[in-house]
Amino acid sequence: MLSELTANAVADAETRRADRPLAEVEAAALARPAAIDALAVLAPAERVKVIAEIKRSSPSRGALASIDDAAALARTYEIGGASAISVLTEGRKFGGSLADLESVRAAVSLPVLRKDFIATPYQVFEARAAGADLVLLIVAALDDATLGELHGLITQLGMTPLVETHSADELERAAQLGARLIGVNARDLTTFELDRDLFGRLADRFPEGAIRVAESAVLSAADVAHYRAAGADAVLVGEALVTGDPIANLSAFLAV
Ligand SMILES: O=C(O)c1ccccc1NCC(=O)[C@H](O)[C@H](O)COP(=O)(O)O
Repeated sequence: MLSELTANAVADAETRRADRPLAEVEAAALARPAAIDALAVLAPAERVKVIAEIKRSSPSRGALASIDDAAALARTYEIGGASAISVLTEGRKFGGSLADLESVRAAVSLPVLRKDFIATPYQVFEARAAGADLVLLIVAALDDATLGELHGLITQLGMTPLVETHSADELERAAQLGARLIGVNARDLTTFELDRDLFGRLADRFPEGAIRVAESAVLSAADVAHYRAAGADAVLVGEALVTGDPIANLSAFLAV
């Protein structure tokens, strides 16, 4: 499933590229004001931080929420105390778009993550052109050479790579890369199984100084407390926020 999602995302980017060549997207990326320093915003603190996701649907759960106005939801997240906004820009399975990312960027002053299946420099330039401050890199989807190239490009453009892992080997690859913001996704992106204990099992393998993000499977404050007790600096939450009351849920999560 992950390789299919990645191949589709790359194919869709190539289709967009036919209308908007690389040089044009690169110029738009370079014309953007500087990205927000997400490492500073997500740095370890006394309280856990929340990266709040705009998520309409997903391969594992199908339709989750009808979100007509991504910018309005992002503003609600900001008011509720989120530290960053994750915008799923994949269209086929998640119902997202780069237009969502652009509208969210214009609506909030928080760092904004492009959450997608990124495998080419074109997609990275698209992210910056749309105003992203962070870009997701999924270690399982990329070979080391591509991972290194994209990590370098994201950093060069002033953005922060969020390097996502799901095993000790992948965490080691993230460490070798020099990643400073690393996620452990509780969701196996091939089987969709959720393992809330995976973060805790991998927590002492994070490189010194890296910011630790626990991704997925937060449905309650108890789940946030579970991740926090295992050493998470931040949690990335989608479903619970788009299906429940975002303000009440953020308030409960941030009180952990
Ligand atoms: O959510 C899915 O079904 C999914 C399937 C395949 C690849 C990625 C997928 N989701 C992306 C994410 O990692 C989550 O949207 C994110 O971590 C939030 O998860 P949750 O809070 O469990 O909605």
